[in-house]
Amino acid sequence: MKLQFATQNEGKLAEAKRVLSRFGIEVIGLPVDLWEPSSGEIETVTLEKLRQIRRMGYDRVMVDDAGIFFAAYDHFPGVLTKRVFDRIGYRGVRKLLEGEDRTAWFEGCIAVSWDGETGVFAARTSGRILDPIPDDIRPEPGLPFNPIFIPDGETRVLGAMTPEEQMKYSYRCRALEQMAEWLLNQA
Ligand SMILES: O=c1[nH]c(=O)c2ncn([C@@H]3O[C@H](COP(=O)(O)OP(=O)(O)OP(=O)(O)O)[C@@H](O)[C@H]3O)c2[nH]1
Repeated sequence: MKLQFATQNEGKLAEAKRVLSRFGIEVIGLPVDLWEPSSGEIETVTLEKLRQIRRMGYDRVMVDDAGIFFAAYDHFPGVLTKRVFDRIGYRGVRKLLEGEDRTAWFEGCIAVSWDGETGVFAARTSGRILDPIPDDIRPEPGLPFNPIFIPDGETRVLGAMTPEEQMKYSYRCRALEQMAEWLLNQA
């Protein structure tokens, strides 16, 4: 089974390929630029991306929207995660969280269009931001928070784990597994 993934994020694509290959699903990257609302919930943004990719004529395609949320800042950066991190980087995150509650969580949502049917799968991973944030971080492409995010129940950051270990904590992995089960029932 082949499934397209409309994303420009290399890290998301690599994770999807890794998880879905276990279900016999081959993922093909579709690097289109989709407009994203700058407010609202992650699920709303995901469904907007799905609406756009369908309007472009695609089917058998998935989209993903995700973000990190800092407890100290309520719903921030959330849907603005990429835009905020591109501007402030680790230096800005360090300042933002100085002396603040380090509790944080990822929220992610995947939506898929398969022969016109829609599937929506959401998941979340709770944890905290490393304290202090070191100066010499080498982020994975597209996933800059993995090197500074410690999932609940762990002492290591996600970035220090093997891909197999990361899967245990990855909200995206859980959402992808749910989607795979759904897809295998559709086919
Ligand atoms: O360390 C991380 N581990 C993750 O598991 C993760 N998931 C999301 N993010 C961050 O949140 C933004 C979401 O942005 P986003 O959903 O709008 O995607 P994107 O613009 O990067 O790609 P696209 O799929 O829209 O093309 C991304 O850029 C990343 O900064 C993550 N960081």
